[in-house]
Amino acid sequence: METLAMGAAVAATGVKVAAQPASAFVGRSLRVSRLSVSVGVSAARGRLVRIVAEGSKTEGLSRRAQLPEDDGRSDVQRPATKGADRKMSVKDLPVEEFKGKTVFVRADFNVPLDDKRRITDDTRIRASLPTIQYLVEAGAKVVLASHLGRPKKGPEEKYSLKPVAARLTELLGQKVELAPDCIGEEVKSMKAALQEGDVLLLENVRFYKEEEKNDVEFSKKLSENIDIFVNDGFGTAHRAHASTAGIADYVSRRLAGLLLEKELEYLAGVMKNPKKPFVAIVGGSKISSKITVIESLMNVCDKVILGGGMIFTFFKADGKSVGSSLVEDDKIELAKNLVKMAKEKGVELILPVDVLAADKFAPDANVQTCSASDIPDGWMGLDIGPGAIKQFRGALKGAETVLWNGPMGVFEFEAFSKGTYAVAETLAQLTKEGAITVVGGGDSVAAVEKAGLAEQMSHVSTGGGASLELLEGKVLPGVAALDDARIHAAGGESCSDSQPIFQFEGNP
Ligand SMILES: Nc1ncnc2c1ncn2[C@@H]1O[C@H](COP(=O)(O)OP(=O)(O)O)[C@@H](O)[C@H]1O
Ligand SMILES: O=C(OP(=O)(O)O)[C@H](O)COP(=O)(O)O
Repeated sequence: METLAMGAAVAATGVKVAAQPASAFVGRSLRVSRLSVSVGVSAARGRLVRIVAEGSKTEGLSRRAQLPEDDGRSDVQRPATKGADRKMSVKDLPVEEFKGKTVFVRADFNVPLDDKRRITDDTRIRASLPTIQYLVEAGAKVVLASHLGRPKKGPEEKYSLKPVAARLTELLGQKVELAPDCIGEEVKSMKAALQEGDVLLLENVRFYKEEEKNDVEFSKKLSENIDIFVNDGFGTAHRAHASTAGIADYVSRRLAGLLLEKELEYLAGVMKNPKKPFVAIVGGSKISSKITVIESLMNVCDKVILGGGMIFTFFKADGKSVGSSLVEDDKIELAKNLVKMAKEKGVELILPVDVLAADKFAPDANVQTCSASDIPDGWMGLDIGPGAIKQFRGALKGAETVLWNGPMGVFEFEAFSKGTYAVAETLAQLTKEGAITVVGGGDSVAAVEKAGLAEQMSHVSTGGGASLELLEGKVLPGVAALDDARIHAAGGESCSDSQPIFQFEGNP
């Protein structure tokens, strides 16, 4: 039977189309208002159903859409993009449509740099190449955008994407010019001067505070001279920023890049039905963005292991002395609640029994092993201790699925790298034993690469926070902003389903 599955959307209006044959809609106009629309297409394969969408969140954009032909890839092959959730990827658009178009590609080139600003791990840059090469070969004019670090004071040389432009030039085998800015007249002219197959890298979008505020005017400026938006920055897809989401309102198409698509497919597949026992390991230094995920992790995981800079807020919450270790005081109450919640839920929330403490934040610091409850004043915990390494190995024994984000210590300094490498080795062993092991995050991946163990993980993800938020079941804003594969235009305009506002028109 041919049916259009408009589930929730239809339920909300009371317009019953779910049971209508698809043929009933052929040639008809549909208008749906203020709804989230899910349209199944496989049963209506080969048929065109025109949907006129009005009053969308994008003022002034006329949005005509047609259901595409089934692309032949089954939902089983594409678990993350199953059914109506599937977003249009660059491969879903006929390749000729890119020719001569200026395509804005949001990548995540937030790569680790050493003190001489040399890239220490280029995984994220290499991971972006398939999309860039695809667009270059299709004859697009490629405009790349990214952030690097968290600049707070406008443009700063240390956050410039200059090293990334140089690395891209080497890897692509063609000149990738770095624009002096990401918006403005000069950048506009540089975009206009691009030839088919050229690649231009914009300077760090976070040099403007408007980027993180998802400012409308800034989004419009980013979209100047741009035809198509491609989001390939999985690592930043959990941010609702101007270059990851806002810009989508001012272009004619919004597509997933090949990396974003691949990450979503893999991670949603794993997370949907994780083999148990499922263990999450969370470390690193982005405490405020990641501590909030722990509650959700406890709903799906059997154990949550904490390491890195994350632990001292928990220790302080428990009344322990943490010296000058990294602590976020405004998260102490949350940490207390999480410990309580873990007990109530019967989930093991595992904190290290000991840490390596340093007398300064430096590779040549004096080091001592301290019990977790006893870090002296003036000393800071920079790695988990030898007791914790054994403890974590024990906790991981028998795990069938492991998701790891955030190094266990300041692995960039050899003296504080043992905890991180020990976890990487344990995961490599678990992979050999048949477990699914996923490592995500710029620095976590750098650590696993440095240890020479990346190949021994089931999946190395370019996103840490993004993969954790996917695991929470959240819709990532950088994904929500993209066109739904099931509703896209054949003729130059399309509709995003991030806040679709449709209304049925006519009577089928
Ligand atoms: N105990 C600690 N104190 C301070 N920084 C830490 C500590 N443990 C780990 N880090 C730092 O955390 C950083 C990575 O954190 P984060 O960005 O959250 O991870 P990822 O990039 O893998 O998502 C690393 O640069 C590491 O030096
Ligand atoms: O490195 C990143 O995230 P990750 O450390 O969670 O992998 C992304 O580039 C996002 O950076 P942000 O956390 O400063 O928004």
